[in-house]
Amino acid sequence: MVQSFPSDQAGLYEAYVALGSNLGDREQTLRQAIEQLSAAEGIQVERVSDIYETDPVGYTDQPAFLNMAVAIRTSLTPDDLLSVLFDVEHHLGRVRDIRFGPRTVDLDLLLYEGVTMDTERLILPHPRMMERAFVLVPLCDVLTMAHPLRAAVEQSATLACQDGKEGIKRWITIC
Ligand SMILES: Nc1ncnc2c1ncn2[C@@H]1O[C@H](COP(=O)(O)OP(=O)(O)OP(=O)(O)O)[C@@H](O)[C@H]1O
Ligand SMILES: Nc1nc2c(c(=O)[nH]1)N=C(CO)CN2
Repeated sequence: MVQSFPSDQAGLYEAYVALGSNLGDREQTLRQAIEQLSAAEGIQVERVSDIYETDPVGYTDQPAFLNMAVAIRTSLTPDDLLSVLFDVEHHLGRVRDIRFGPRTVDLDLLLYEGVTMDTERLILPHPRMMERAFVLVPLCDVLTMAHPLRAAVEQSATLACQDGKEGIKRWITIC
C-alpha cells in the first residue's frame, strides 16, 4: 500500500538517501554521487551530512566504508527516484556481485515523505535502516528538528554505537 502526505512545497516531496563506498577513492566517489544527484532532473539536494568512516557490518571481510546521507526535495515518484539512484550507482562503476559486499558506491532510499510501501523493487522506509549506525548517525545530521522520526533515529543511533558492534568515526565535516 502506498500512502502519500502533502508536502510543504507544492509538488516537491522530502526524501532521505544514504550513501556508502568502500572501493577506490571513496571520498571522491561520494562527492561525485552527490553532484550527479544534484544534476538529475527533479532532484534538489537540500542538506548534506558529514562523512563517517565505518567498520564493515554484515559481511566483515572487506575494507572500511565511508558513509553519509543527504536530504533532498524531489518531484519524482519513489520508483523514479530509485531509478535515478541506480543510474548514479551504475555511472560510478557499481558492480553487483556479493550481497552486502564491497562496492564503489551504494545509494539507498531511506525515507520518502510519509510513504510506506513494500514491492519487490522498493521497500519504504528502508527495511534495515533502524539497525544500522552507519545509516542513522549521518541521517541525524540531515533530519530537521521538526522531523517526526528524529528522536527515534537518534535513540537507535546511540544504541547501535554503544553496542560497540559498529565502529564509526567522523571523517570529514562538510560544513
Ligand atoms: N529503500 C530501498 N532503497 C534501495 N534499494 C531498495 C530499497 N528497497 C528495496 N530495494 C531493493 O534492494 C535491492 C538490493 O539493493 P542493494 O544491492 O543496494 O543491496 P545491498 O546494498 O547489498 O544491501 P542493503 O539493501 O541491505 O543495503 C535493489 O535491487 C532494490 O530493488
Ligand atoms: N559500514 C558499513 N557496512 C556495510 C555497508 C555500509 O554502507 N557501511 N553496506 C552494506 C550493504 O548495504 C553492508 N555493510
